[in-house]
Amino acid sequence: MNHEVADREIRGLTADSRRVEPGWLFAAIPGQRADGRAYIGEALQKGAVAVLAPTGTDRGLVPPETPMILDDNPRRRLALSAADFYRHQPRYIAAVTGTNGKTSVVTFVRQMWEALGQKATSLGTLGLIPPRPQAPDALTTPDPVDLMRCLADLAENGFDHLALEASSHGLDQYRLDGVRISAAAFTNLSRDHLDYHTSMEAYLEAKARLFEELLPEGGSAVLNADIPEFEALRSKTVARGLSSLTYGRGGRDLRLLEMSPGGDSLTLDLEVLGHRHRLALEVAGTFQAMNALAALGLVLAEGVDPLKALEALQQIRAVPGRIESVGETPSGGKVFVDYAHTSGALETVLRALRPHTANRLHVLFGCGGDRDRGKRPMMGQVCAELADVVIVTDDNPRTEDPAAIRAEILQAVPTAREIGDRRQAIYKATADLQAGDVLVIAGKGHESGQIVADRVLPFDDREVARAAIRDLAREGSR
Ligand SMILES: CC(=O)N[C@H]1[C@@H](OP(=O)(O)OP(=O)(O)OC[C@H]2O[C@@H](n3ccc(=O)[nH]c3=O)[C@H](O)[C@@H]2O)O[C@H](CO)[C@@H](O)[C@@H]1O[C@H](C)C(=O)N[C@@H](C)C(=O)N[C@H](CCC(=O)O)C(=O)O
Ligand SMILES: Nc1ncnc2c1ncn2[C@@H]1O[C@H](COP(=O)(O)OP(=O)(O)OP(=O)(O)O)[C@@H](O)[C@H]1O
Ligand SMILES: N[C@H](CCC[C@H](N)C(=O)O)C(=O)O
Ligand SMILES: [Mg+2]
Repeated sequence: MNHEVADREIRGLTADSRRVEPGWLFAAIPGQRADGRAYIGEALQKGAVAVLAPTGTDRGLVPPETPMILDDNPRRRLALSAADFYRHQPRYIAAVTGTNGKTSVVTFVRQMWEALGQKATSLGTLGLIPPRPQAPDALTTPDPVDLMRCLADLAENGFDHLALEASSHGLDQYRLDGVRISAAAFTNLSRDHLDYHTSMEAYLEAKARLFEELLPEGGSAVLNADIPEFEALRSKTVARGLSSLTYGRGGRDLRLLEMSPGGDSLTLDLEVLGHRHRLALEVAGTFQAMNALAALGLVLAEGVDPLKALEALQQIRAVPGRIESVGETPSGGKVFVDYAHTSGALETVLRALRPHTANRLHVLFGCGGDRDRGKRPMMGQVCAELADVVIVTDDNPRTEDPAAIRAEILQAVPTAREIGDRRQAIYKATADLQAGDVLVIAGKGHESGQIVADRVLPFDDREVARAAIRDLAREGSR
């Protein structure tokens, strides 16, 4: 695929000098850790034939015969150039933002489309599903060039439906500009990532870009009517003349009337576009009702017949690592793994599990290093209030001192037990369970590694918990 940039044909583009190939455009972008302009020389040496840089960059960094494109917003320009370069995208793209629930919603949307017979994919924290060789790296919302390459690959292979997670970092860094979005949903807002966004207002503003700037005219917004940010988001979409579907207990289009949780299921009474329906969903966790409604809204936004959409909704299944049941100890304690890594998510998951807890509710968690520090005591506080037994352990300490992270949590929950080694903590927590107890191992969900310094050590909460339960059963039978 070739493309003209500033009268010069380019064969590819990247913002990473290490990935430049002959004939490519190099986008020199100042970032948080490095300034891409320091790598212009390296990129030219590797054969870059054009350079994109912020307005004001010294023209002398690039030889006079090499085109240099200056832009006030080079990240956005890169994303738009990548969209132009790769051209093809799935015909119907649904994007989801919000602090919690994005992965669940995109998974449900994909499952619904599959049930409706569409060739569909989802892309986000769990990667690209179903996987393809062109899948981008590990970020929830990938780098724009990787993203556009992936979109073209999907479109060229007949995947015309895509559900995509729009993270606040991704929105703030313009990774999604140039994606042709048909419908966008907002799940909820609670504290996270304030190390990056610095205030809740800036965090919401980054998320609101999806509705204010990225969703084009004719697009549909799917909005949670039960959250404090609803009116502000709704007035932004009204001001732009976008159509909207609202969901939740206060939803106008998709109204949740009643909800009765079973062990691994949910029964919902809904009013969908004015008609009442009762549905049984095979997913656990009352919060998944709201995620299911957001998914229903995104599917309906395309004009799918509501009865067919509701039938498809009944086909959704549990999302890996989100209230995933991993077993029961010989003493009769139930164990779940969940990805809650914010105070809002911990609150939701603990409240969701309480009705299923005949005896004590236990929670085991830690907080990620090199991430929002302010959320640590808040997570401790929520567990102090809503759980009966709390174990504080490590969760991806990255470059920070793990004991210092634990201390920041423990200050809000001094009665918690501190066991740094996550495997030991899981073994201890499962061994302590009695009949009627429930344990939630929170924070890592589907993750398969523990990041310590710059190493990723293999670690999967679900495998460790199953092994711990197996060992207890073996000890018991001796
Ligand atoms: C804070 C953040 O989001 N950083 C992302 C951002 O980095 P940056 O622009 O600040 O880059 P930088 O490292 O300062 O470098 C500046 C520029 O120099 C270039 N460079 C650098 C070195 C070199 O040798 N040559 C070179 O050209 C870099 O490619 C970059 O263009 O752009 C990079 C390229 O796309 C990302 O890899 C990087 O993600 C880092 C690794 C990261 O951890 N991001 C997380 C926080 C993130 O984005 N998470 C969200 C949210 C998840 C959630 O909601 O839970 C996600 O979408 O995954
Ligand atoms: N609608 C919701 N409201 C509150 N909490 C939720 C909701 N949905 C999910 N959660 C909680 O948040 C956790 C993460 O859910 P999920 O992975 O779907 O969200 P996410 O927005 O993709 O998260 P991330 O930003 O880390 O990728 C779940 O394990 C659960 O504890
Ligand atoms: N995408 C989120 C996931 C956090 C999961 C938790 N295990 C942690 O490492 O904090 C982040 O990078 O902030
Ligand atoms: Mg996610």
